Amino acid sequence: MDPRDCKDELAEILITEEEMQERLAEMAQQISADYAGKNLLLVGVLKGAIMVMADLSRKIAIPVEMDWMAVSSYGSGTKSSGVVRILKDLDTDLAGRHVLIVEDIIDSGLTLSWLVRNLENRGAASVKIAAALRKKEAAKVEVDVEYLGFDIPNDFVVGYGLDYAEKYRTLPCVAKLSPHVYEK
Ligand SMILES: O=P(O)(O)OC[C@H]1O[C@H](OP(=O)(O)OP(=O)(O)O)[C@H](O)[C@@H]1O
Ligand code: HPA
Ligand SMILES: [Mg+2]
Repeated sequence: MDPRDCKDELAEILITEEEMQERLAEMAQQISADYAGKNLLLVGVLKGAIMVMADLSRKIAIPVEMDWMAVSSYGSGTKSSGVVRILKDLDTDLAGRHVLIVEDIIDSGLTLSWLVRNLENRGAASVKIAAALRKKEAAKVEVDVEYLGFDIPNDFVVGYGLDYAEKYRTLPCVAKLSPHVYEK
């Protein structure tokens, strides 16, 4: 979807498609160097992480495996409920595995702090995070992120996998949603 096709619903483009792809290439280069010789498992968090998983994984120069989890704390609203539910679990046994969680956004941090602990408790050799976006001012818990795309302001954003009521995920950029869209 081209951002021009829904420009009345977007307040501002924060990260263009080009900026995102360039930053992901840098992150992938670092990941390739850091995990060289290791058997890396990328764990994507559905559904928001689909775009960053697709783009980041293809820029990583070493062989990787991929698995998916679905956890949800937002439902269809714009605020985290704070309650994390597993909607779909991994197929992979994590014992001894080097795991890199791939996420679209760290907002309150509640989802990832819960997920890191959950995966560590399954006996992974290491559990680290790669996230495209982080809202630093929204943190309710601190999350250590090893590979970060961009820090963004504390506004509700859409695009690049991020939705509002399941819409806008296919925008290639990250944009601030106009409040009139969710206040009506
Ligand atoms: O740091 P937090 O405040 O916990 O927020 C981050 C999480 O919220 C979003 O998922 P959501 O629950 O909206 O599911 P979705 O990816 O299917 O849209 C996003 O994709 C992250 O997983
Ligand atoms: O800003 C956001 N936009 C969409 N989904 C989200 N999930 C957490 N934060 C956000
Ligand atoms: Mg969502």
